[in-house]
Amino acid sequence: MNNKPIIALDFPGEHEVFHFLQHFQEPLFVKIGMELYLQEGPDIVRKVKEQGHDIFLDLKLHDIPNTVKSAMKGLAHLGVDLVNVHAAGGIQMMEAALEGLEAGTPVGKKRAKLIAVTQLTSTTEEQMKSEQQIHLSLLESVLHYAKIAKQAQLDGVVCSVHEAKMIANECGEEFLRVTPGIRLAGGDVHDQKRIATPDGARADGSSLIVVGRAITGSRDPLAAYKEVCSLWEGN
Ligand SMILES: O=c1ccn([C@@H]2O[C@H](COP(=O)(O)O)[C@@H](O)[C@H]2O)c(=O)[nH]1
Repeated sequence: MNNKPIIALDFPGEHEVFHFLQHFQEPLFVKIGMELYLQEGPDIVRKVKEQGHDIFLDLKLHDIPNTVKSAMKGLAHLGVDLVNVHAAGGIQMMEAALEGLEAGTPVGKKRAKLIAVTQLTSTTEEQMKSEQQIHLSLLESVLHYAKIAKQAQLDGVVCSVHEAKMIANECGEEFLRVTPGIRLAGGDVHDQKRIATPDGARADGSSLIVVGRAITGSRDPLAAYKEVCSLWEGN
């Protein structure tokens, strides 16, 4: 798994994905989420992988432990690099996810890293308090989810850049902080609430950044990607 910015391939289908990928002549780190996976199924993972890209399969599983375990066992055969669940599913569910992933990973192959979503980057503290009835600060809630993910032996979490440093302090530098909600300065925020720039993410302790519309919605995706890379790498 490389540490390039992860490009979110949030497209309706295979045609749009391969049209987009034509802009790039190098191996990338890409994210396949619900929108694409639910239209194209596991074949899209195999086809993108054939082009040599690292893959984050972002399906955010959240169900009873037995169901998540079986689903992870099936996903393990796809040979992706990173997969995830919702930490709100609980410790038992996260442990079951890990068991399934380990059981399904073919002998001799590296198991995908497993991370847990804490609070979505589209959520504000006010929303969390009123809609989820969690009476902590957003930072405390994210930190709590990170700690139970660590207790379940997961490899890290999805959080916003704003919580990344605190998680590294509490859970250790090697515990991954994968941060979506990345925007170029002055760019459209869309539905995201807890955002940061790629250089802000580097300074504030992200392990990996996820960038979708700032690149996929650009008139020049390659130029936008290069700008994100150079800010992220600090060049
Ligand atoms: O908390 C989360 C978890 C996942 N995402 C996903 O990341 C990308 C972000 O796309 P942008 O276009 O850069 O906003 C998207 O696929 C989300 O499903 C997230 O944003 N926040």
